[in-house]
Amino acid sequence: MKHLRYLNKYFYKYKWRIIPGIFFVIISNIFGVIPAQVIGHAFNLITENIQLYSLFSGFERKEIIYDIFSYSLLYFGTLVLILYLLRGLFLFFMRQTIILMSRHIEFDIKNEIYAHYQKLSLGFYRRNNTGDLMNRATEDVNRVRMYVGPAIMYAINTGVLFLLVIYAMFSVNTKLAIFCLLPLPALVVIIYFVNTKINKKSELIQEQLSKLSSFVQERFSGIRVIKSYVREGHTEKVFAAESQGYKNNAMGLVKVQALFYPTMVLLVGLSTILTIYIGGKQVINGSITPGNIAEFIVYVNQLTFPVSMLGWVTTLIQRASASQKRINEFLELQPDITSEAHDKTEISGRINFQNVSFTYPDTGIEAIKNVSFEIKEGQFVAIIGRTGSGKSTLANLIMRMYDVDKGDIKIDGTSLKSLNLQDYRNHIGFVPQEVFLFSDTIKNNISFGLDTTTTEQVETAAKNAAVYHNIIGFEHQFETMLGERGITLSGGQKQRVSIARALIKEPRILIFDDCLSAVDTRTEEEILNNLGRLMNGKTSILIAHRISTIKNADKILVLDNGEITEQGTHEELLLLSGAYAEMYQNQLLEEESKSI
Ligand SMILES: Nc1ncnc2c1ncn2[C@@H]1O[C@H](COP(=O)(O)OP(=O)(O)OP(=O)(O)O)[C@@H](O)[C@H]1O
Repeated sequence: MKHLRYLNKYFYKYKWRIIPGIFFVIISNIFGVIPAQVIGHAFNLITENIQLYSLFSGFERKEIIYDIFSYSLLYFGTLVLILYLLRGLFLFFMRQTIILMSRHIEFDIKNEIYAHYQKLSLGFYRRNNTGDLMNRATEDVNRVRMYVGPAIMYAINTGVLFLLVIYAMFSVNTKLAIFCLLPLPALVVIIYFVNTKINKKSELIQEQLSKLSSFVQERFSGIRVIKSYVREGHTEKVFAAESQGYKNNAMGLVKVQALFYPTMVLLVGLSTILTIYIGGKQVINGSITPGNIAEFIVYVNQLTFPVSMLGWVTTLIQRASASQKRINEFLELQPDITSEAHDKTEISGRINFQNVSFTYPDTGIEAIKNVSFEIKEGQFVAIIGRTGSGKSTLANLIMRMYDVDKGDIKIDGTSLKSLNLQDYRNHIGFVPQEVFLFSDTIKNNISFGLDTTTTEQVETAAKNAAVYHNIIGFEHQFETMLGERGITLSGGQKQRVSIARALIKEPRILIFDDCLSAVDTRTEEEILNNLGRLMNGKTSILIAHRISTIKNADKILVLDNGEITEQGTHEELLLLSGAYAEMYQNQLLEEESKSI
């Protein structure tokens, strides 16, 4: 329960919804209890008037008594109807305030979680899987909403109704009230136990369902692999086995539910029989009127629904508490990467690595070891090295996706940690190794990094990334949808759209992380020529595997196992006859063997 305390700030924020809400609950219940008393009076009227009517049999007055009798009945009937209408009206207000408040709180929590997630660093996303992140922002928030809305509403409603009904019952007759309420505790206990069982089964079903949907989602995403390996039959069998588990649990739930409702009806019936039996005896000895029995029966029936809700409300609160605990776990996480500076940062693009070491905290892999180098403003620097040598890690460190463990990275002579991070990243154009495009139009994907763009800007960026001709070849050109709802671009086209997205920003520092691998050499040359023109005077860092891509760089850094083993221009490195020269020779041989 202590986890739910986090929500008190929202109750405070929406106090002008919850306070009137409680007021409407009380009023609606008063209008729910009064009709029982009216029915009691009406019942008494009937019994008394029937006796009177038979007394006047054969007299002229009989007609008058009949008229008075029917008018009174009509009056009571209309009164009950009006009272129930008023009850309905206040029930409407109750839901309009409390349930509406729960929707406002749900909206606020979702936004709070989303905003917080975005502040957390890349390491957080590596440690937690996307499904879990999504669940906490959707399923868990929904469970919390069930607490701030229905659970609170029904709890207050049950409490108020109980007080009013018990007060009304005891003011009529103590003995009858006690007998009438006798089966209710049993009802509460049974409902609680059955509800716990239903809950456990529902949780199991829910788990099975998410397993099933993850299975289906993964298999359909990988349908190409399934078809090419002819594993449709096998996949079908696995699916059927998973579905069987779901079916068994669902059938178990139906059994428990089937037992639940008859038990409830039985106990309510027992209460009614006790009311009639004990009440009948009281009527015979004159302590109550027959109308009181009718009144009590209405009370018993009125209590049934709220009592059955009690068990449900308890589970809602338990579930919400567990969900809020999960939500709080992430909300309490502080971002590893923070930036205190708020002033505007102008970047000229000088980058200095001073004895930088970095170990990935989650795997303990030391990816960068005591690395020092300098990139001057406007230089074109290339990073080359074997796979896993730490090239992408260097790019991540330059963008401050992670903080270094040892040493320092300086931008224009200022430590990266003391720069305004958002502003600094705004000056960087980054093209990742694994291209990610949103399910949106090509135009929106290219202009992603800017708030407003003109068609001309988008087209120029596409031309500079050498993808313009491909795009205008599509039926809807720049409005072509990408992703699941749209067309699938080739690997090289995706890379170039991603390059255009970085170029449109006109960044001070451009980082290409091996993003020309799927592009043919002629197109690569075209892009590199455009880069030379666009990035003139600005810093560009190119991570590549092909020496042909980078041989014109002002400086080439050769990485091996997290360390810089060689650095210099292409010619300087060839003269060293080291790893770079060997790589060059190998690639030349490869080229030659291809051309034969
Ligand atoms: N997010 C991560 N968490 C933990 N370890 C990582 C992470 N990313 C990379 N590593 C590890 O750090 C080392 C360097 O990886 P990095 O991606 O920087 O190499 P790379 O030179 O870019 O390789 P490639 O050319 O294949 O892209 C590798 O051993 C890798 O397993």
